[in-house]
Amino acid sequence: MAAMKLHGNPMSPASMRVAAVLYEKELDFEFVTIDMRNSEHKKEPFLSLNPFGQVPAFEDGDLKLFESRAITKYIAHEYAEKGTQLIVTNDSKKMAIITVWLEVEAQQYDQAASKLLWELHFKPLFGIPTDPKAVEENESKLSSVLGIYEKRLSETKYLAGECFTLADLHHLPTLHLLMLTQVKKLFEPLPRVSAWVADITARPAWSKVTAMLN
Ligand SMILES: N[C@@H](CCC(=O)N[C@@H](CS)C(=O)NCC(=O)O)C(=O)O
Repeated sequence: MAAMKLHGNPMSPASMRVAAVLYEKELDFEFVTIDMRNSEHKKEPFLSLNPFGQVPAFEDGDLKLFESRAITKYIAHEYAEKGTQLIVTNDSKKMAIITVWLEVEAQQYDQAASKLLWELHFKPLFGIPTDPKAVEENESKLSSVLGIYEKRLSETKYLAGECFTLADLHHLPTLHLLMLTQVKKLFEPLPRVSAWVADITARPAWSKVTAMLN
């Protein structure tokens, strides 16, 4: 039995964020599917893993964690020597740059990306009507963020420098799903952003995650 357990759902971008790190780090883990249609995430035993009733949750031996970005940071540090290097452990300045872009993903990009996914991906799946005003507002917000990414990616190959890091990886689940919606049109006029999306979504570890989605 694998020492690590990821409790999540393949439909959940936050669960897929953690799976992407586990595959990049070539770690053996058990994926425990939480049946969200039957609200398994709102009941025990899941609530003992995350009292907020959201997937994912994660166990590594005695350690129990929730919040996808806290889980990925733990894995990247604890298993720094395994698989792809996603952080920098011996240079505070380089790590600070990665942290800047980790924060940008969470505080700027994801604010608009997750709302657009709710409106354009999840609401149609659940048969809920889309709110065109929310789409318009968040497309405009995302466009501004992507304009800043375009400039950044003309200076460096990846967000935090010349190497793929956890900061790039954190975007993968939402980028992948946004590309299946009308939001794809916001990326088309941006050559650097488009090349970055093509590069990071082509990673073998990400293919393993999309295989779980299918
Ligand atoms: N900030 C959390 C967000 C987790 C989250 O939003 N999970 C969604 C699925 S991606 C969920 O469980 N939604 C059900 C709910 O909120 O009731 C994380 O990154 O882990």
